[in-house]
Order: sequence, then C-alpha cells, then structure tokens
Amino acid sequence: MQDTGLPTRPELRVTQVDPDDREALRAWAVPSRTSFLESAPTEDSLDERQRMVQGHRLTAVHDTVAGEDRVVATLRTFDSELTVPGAGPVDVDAVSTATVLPTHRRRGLLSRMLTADLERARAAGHALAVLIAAEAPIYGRFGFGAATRSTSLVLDHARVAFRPDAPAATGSLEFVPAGRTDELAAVHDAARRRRPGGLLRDAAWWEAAGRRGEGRWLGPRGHVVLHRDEDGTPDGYAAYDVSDESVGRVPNGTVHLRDLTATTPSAYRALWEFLASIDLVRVTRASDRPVDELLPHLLLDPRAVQTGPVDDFVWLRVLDVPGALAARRYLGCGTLVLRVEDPLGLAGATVRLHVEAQRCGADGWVCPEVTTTDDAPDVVLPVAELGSVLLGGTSPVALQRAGRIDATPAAAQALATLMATPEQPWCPTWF
Ligand SMILES: CC(=O)SCCNC(=O)CCNC(=O)[C@H](O)C(C)(C)COP(=O)(O)OP(=O)(O)OC[C@H]1O[C@@H](n2cnc3c(N)ncnc32)[C@H](O)[C@@H]1OP(=O)(O)O
Repeated sequence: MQDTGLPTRPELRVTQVDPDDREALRAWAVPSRTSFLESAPTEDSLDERQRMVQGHRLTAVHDTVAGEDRVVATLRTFDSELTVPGAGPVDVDAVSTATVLPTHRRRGLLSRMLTADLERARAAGHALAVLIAAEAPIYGRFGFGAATRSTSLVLDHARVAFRPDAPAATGSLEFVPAGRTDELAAVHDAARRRRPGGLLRDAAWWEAAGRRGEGRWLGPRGHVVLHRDEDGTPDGYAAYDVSDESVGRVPNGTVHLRDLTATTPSAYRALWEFLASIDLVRVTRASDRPVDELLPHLLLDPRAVQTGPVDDFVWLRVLDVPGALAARRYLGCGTLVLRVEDPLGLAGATVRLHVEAQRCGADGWVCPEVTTTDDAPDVVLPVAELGSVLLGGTSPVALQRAGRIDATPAAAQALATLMATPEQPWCPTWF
C-alpha cells in the first residue's frame, strides 16, 4: 500500500480478504457493520455477504487490540459498468463499504485505503471510479463529485387521472414469483444501458433480489409485477412492498415502491396506472427516482405527484481525463481547453475537447476529439467538478457562479452546452 504520509500506528497491517474464507470475512464484517450502525454479523448476513462479494476486492486494516488481532477498517471495491451519455456502459471501479471503527477514526485510514485503491484502478486502466457517499463532505477531497441525483415522491392515488394524450397502456401485466428474476434483469439491463448514470446489476445482485424477506430488496409482503408488450416481450416491471395503516374500517394502505423500470412509455404508464389502482391503497411512496420523472407529465393533475427531497447519489471520480472525456458523446458543438487539477496527483491534465457536428452519429451524438495540449485553458476546474459535470447532471454555469470552476461566464456556458444531456443522469442501484 502506498504511504500517504498520514499518521498511523506501526502495528497496523493491511490484508486482502478472500470472500471464501468465512472467518476472515466474519472479522471483516465486524467494523463494517459497527460503523454503519448495524448489529453484529449473523450467519445469515454472512451467507448473504459471501454471495454478494464474490470477485470483489476486500481490504482489511488490522490492529492489535488488547493483545488480539482485530480488523478496524474496511474497503470493498469491484469492477462494474456505468452508462455515460450517448455511448453506453464503460468500465468503472466501484467503491463501497468504506468503514473505520469509531476507535480508529480520523487517523488517515480511509485516506490510505482509498488512495491506494484509486491508484490501483488507474493503473488497471479505469478512467472512472464511482461511489455512494454516506456523507457529502467526505469524498470531494478524494476527487469525487456528485454526478447523479435522485428524489423521493408520493403519489396520491385519488388524484390520478391520465391525460387523454398520454401513451396508451397496451400489453399485459402479471405477478412474478419470488426467485424468478431473469426477465426483470433483462429489462433493467436494457434500461440501464440507455440512460446516463445506469449501473450494472450482476447475477449476484439479482440472486439476492430474488429472495424476499426482512431487510431484503423486497420484504415478506413484497410483490413484483412484470409488463409485457403486445408481442409478449417483457418491457417493464415494478417491485413494491405494501403496508396497511388503516384505523377502523377506512382503508389506508401504502405501496412502497422499491424499483420501477420500463423501456417503453406504454409500459411505464401501465405500471404506474396499476400501482395507483390497487384496492385499499391510498398512496405510493417511492425513493431513488429520477429528478425528471415522466409521471407528472402524464397526469391531468400533476400535483398528484409530490417530489422531494432531492439527494446526490452516484459520485464520480475521473482517473484519466482524456479517457473520461473521450468515453462519452456530445450533442453540442465547440472547442474548449480544460485544465483539470487533481489534489491527489492522479489525473491532472490539460486537454483540448473538440466536438464538431460533422462527426455526428445517426443518433445525433457526436464523437469528440480529445488531445492533451500546452495551450492556455478556457476553463480550470478541480477533478471533482469534472466528475460532477461529466454525465450532464450538474451545470458548469452553476459551478462557475459558485466559484468552483475558474472560467469566464461565456466559457462556462460553452462547457454547459457541450455537457448537456436530454435526460438527467439517474442510478436506481445501491452498491
Ligand atoms: C463509499 C462508502 O462506503 S460511504 C460510507 C462511509 N462510511 C461511513 O459513513 C461509516 C461511518 N464512518 C466511518 O467509518 C469513518 O468515519 C469514515 C470511513 C467516514 C472516515 O474514516 P477515517 O479513517 O476517519 O477518515 P480519514 O482519517 O482518512 O479522514 C480523511 C479526511 O476526511 C475527513 N473526513 C472523514 N470523515 C468525514 C466526515 N464524515 N465528514 C467530514 N469530513 C470527514 C477527515 O476529517 C480528514 O480530513 P483532513 O485530512 O482535512 O483532516
């Protein structure tokens, strides 16, 4: 592990945990569960974790405590895929389970583990790393910027009426038994490849999702409903739990929507219409929804949908500036010299980003030319801010006004034109 110069005691040791080594995994799970305010690991939770972390990199920091070897800090990373604008999925380093026992916090353990992993990912050829931040102030110093946002919403069923010009709900709906996830996985995979911010869900993710019960994707009262188009091809699903808050004889149930994915407007409408029409239920509550949800546009009374709060979700860390800028496609045109500054010294670079309409694909997205240069920059920005704007979810104009990127208003506007996307980046997948 690279020495970051941060203060640590000499007896601290770093190991990589083999997910199949049950006792090593148990020791690793203790600080991670303690730090996330969870109970001690049970055999069930270890079974679950063991399946989920196959192929993942599990870092453990050990200390000698009261004469015993104990794991005091953890980091889990794994190879995944993130969809970037106009170009589909690219390989990314996904970072998770960054935990340090309260007895060992603020001694630089997270800094050492994370910096070492980012160096490893960059050497392995990854242009991007992603994580979900437990707290917003932690990861900017490591070069991560908030790249996608999600919102919660409440749908008041009594006020739901679809506009006559809304896409018709054709096709059919059916309940899917627990354990049968192949068609759901296919729908999700098609959807996540299209939308910036989408993240791969692997076979282990779906295998875990197929098991219903307390603390799982769906609880014991959970249901999944699948939509098929008129040819019988799956094109959407909704996964939800229910609760019943009725007092006396007045029905007052709630749908807690865990996941709704559709690849066609017709399936999307059919699924929401289905949820809003379940007997004995008055509201649907959902979280992790896109900030530009289509639903209000389909309703005669758009205020039937109350949205908020909006929270950051995926944080993006650029590890290779030319590689990251060249990985996505652009709808605007222009030429800008960007100087990207990296406090960790991993990815800083000055590049010319050139996008011209002649290089347009059939779908309108333009393939850029990205070259390193010594020319004077139009825009100077920290690598975290590049992560924030790369998927189109944060406006460079706002960052310039906030003093976070150094550019004239015109240069910030030009960068905003290049980075803009028709849909907001969105990721409904916790990792
Ligand atoms: C991707 C994920 O897994 S997100 C989950 C993060 N984990 C949690 O929230 C679980 C509870 N918290 C913890 O386990 C730990 O406190 C961690 C992992 C957040 C931080 O670990 P530490 O080893 O204490 O961090 P470390 O000592 O390397 O701190 C590095 C810097 O980040 C800052 N920092 C660390 N945590 C926080 C925080 N929660 N809020 C603000 N700043 C923070 C430190 O002050 C330090 O700054 P400095 O260099 O200017 O002094």
